[in-house]
Amino acid sequence: MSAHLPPNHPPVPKQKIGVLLLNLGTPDGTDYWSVRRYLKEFLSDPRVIETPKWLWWPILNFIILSFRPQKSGHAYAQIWDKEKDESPLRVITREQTESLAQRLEGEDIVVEFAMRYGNPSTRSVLEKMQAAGCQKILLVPLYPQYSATTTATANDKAFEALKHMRWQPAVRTAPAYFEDPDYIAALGNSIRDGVAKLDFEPDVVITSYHGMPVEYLQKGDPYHCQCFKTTRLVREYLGWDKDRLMVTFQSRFGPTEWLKPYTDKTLEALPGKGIKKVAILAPAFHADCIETLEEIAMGGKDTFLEAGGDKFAYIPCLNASPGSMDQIEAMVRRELGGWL
Ligand SMILES: C=CC1=C(C)c2cc3[nH]c(cc4nc(cc5[nH]c(cc1n2)c(C)c5CCC(=O)O)C(CCC(=O)O)=C4C)c(C)c3C=C
Ligand SMILES: [Fe+2]
Ligand SMILES: [Fe+2]
Repeated sequence: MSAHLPPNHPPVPKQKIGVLLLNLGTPDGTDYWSVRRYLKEFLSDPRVIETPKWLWWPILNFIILSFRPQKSGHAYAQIWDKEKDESPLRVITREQTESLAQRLEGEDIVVEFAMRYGNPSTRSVLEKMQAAGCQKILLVPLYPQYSATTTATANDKAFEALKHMRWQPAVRTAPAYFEDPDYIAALGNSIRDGVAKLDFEPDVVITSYHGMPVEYLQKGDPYHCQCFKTTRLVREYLGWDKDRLMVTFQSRFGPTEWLKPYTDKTLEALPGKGIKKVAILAPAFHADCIETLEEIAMGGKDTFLEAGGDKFAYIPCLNASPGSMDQIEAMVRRELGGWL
């Protein structure tokens, strides 16, 4: 390329297409300051916490950030990938990225991942992709169900990065995939295989979605409906009765009312209703993380067994399994239509 350029002309890289997988983010370590830095960035996002800034700032800085980093750091320490010295969310997101890159090899596509909060930052990765010649970039927020608190803020961060670029790439965003038949099949197969491996037959299987304040639903966030639709479609895919696959919402934060039924309250109540064997999975997460591994697989199990349950099994997220990667690859190829 540069052979034909006049002297003093800046180098022009070969044109490529970029695919950027976006996820939430995670701390760099389990120590107080690493977790505090991450939580401060996360909980300062007005898409996540809609409380007016003048009220939220002192609550966050004087109360939450004094205590929560220690508590969360302890939780992260229990699930930390010690071999890689990294949080599972980042390890798995990297595996997904590498697997997708392999599947798209030979097409002049650059595949990267970035986080909304923490590292690698969305801006740094977009700048790297732009410098590598990506003049067209597909953003893929890895959240099956759309929410302003996740999908929208991930895209906002990417568009904010474009503001600083002289030569901006063309950008597309992939839609939420809560009803994508490939996603439903991947989830349905993972439930069927996960249940088949157990040494017991669950009375019910719980699909536990990350929660959000009810107020966000009332203001128009479609997340709630998309969660219920995912579970209905998976139930139909499996050909199961209505009562065999339940919906609950987990990870409550703060004193306001969140989407119901709550996962922890449900796990506490089920044994009293004669439901003593459960399997549970978390379809709103495409990668296992603190909210699935510590809160559900560990905490949820304790809650259920202490309430009188007999058997509890956690079915992992889709992660970088072949079924998951088949779905991500098909979605990316579809959304790249006309560019490839
Ligand atoms: C405070 C409000 C929150 C809303 C609304 C919310 C929505 C939401 N989050 C996810 C996915 C993830 N959340 C994760 C962690 C996490 N989430 C909140 C708060 C809200 N999330 C907090 C305070 C935390 C940190 C946990 C802690 O430190 O105690 C993660 C895990 C990150 C990791 O490092 O492992 C994910 C993923 C979805 C899908 C969602 C949708 C409504
Ligand atoms: Fe969250
Ligand atoms: Fe709804």
